[in-house]
Amino acid sequence: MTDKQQSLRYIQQLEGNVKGGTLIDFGAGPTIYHLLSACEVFDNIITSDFLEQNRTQLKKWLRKDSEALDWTHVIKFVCELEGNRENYEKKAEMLRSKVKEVLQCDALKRNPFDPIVLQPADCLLTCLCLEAPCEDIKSFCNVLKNFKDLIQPGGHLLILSVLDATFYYVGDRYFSSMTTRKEELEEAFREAGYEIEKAVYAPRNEKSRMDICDYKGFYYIHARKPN
Ligand SMILES: C[S@@+](CC[C@H](N)C(=O)[O-])C[C@H]1O[C@@H](n2cnc3c(N)ncnc32)[C@H](O)[C@@H]1O
Repeated sequence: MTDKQQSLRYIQQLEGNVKGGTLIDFGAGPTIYHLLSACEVFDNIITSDFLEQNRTQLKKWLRKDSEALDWTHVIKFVCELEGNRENYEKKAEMLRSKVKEVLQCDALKRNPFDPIVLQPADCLLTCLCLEAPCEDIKSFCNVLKNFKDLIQPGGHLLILSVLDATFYYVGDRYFSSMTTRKEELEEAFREAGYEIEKAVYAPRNEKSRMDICDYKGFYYIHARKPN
């Protein structure tokens, strides 16, 4: 299994442990891969990103625009993980029907959806995002604290991201990355006031493209806001 396939498997496992009315997806970029299992267990999904061009891509996929990114191979793979490969078109339709909004978000704002005030959701999911805006573990912890107003008491926070990265490229654009260290990560969740349900760490297996992104591993954390 490739690292990407393994991430999809971990996301499917994490999302298999939660369900509810509303899921907030934070910092989706132009992508939907992380919502393919979630759409089976949540009634409504609010997705979001900081950049307008990413939100535009998301909206293109939602309205089946001919210029939308093609996620077919990823949808087929997730259906296969779920034991239902032949139903990949239904899965895409289900996800489209569950996504109710595509909002702008900014992790560094006290209310990341300002000026919109969202009802607290059953779950907040964020993948490969917080290392972009956060400078260090202190600002990461601060974002986790601000997320608490977006999550109901007893609700879930699911975070998938990378460990020990310092940079990544998108095309020829260089972005710096917060260097998330395993040793300080769980403490940041606890300091922000969450209970950790599950923490999984996995090494990076494919080292061939270290020039594009130098992360060394992945983390998958399922935490809960206390009741
Ligand atoms: C490495 S990309 C990951 C995108 C996507 N979640 C994925 O898994 O491929 C980092 C994302 O963080 C977003 N981002 C950058 N600054 C942000 C901020 N202040 N608040 C929220 N998201 C931000 C970017 O727009 C981008 O979509």
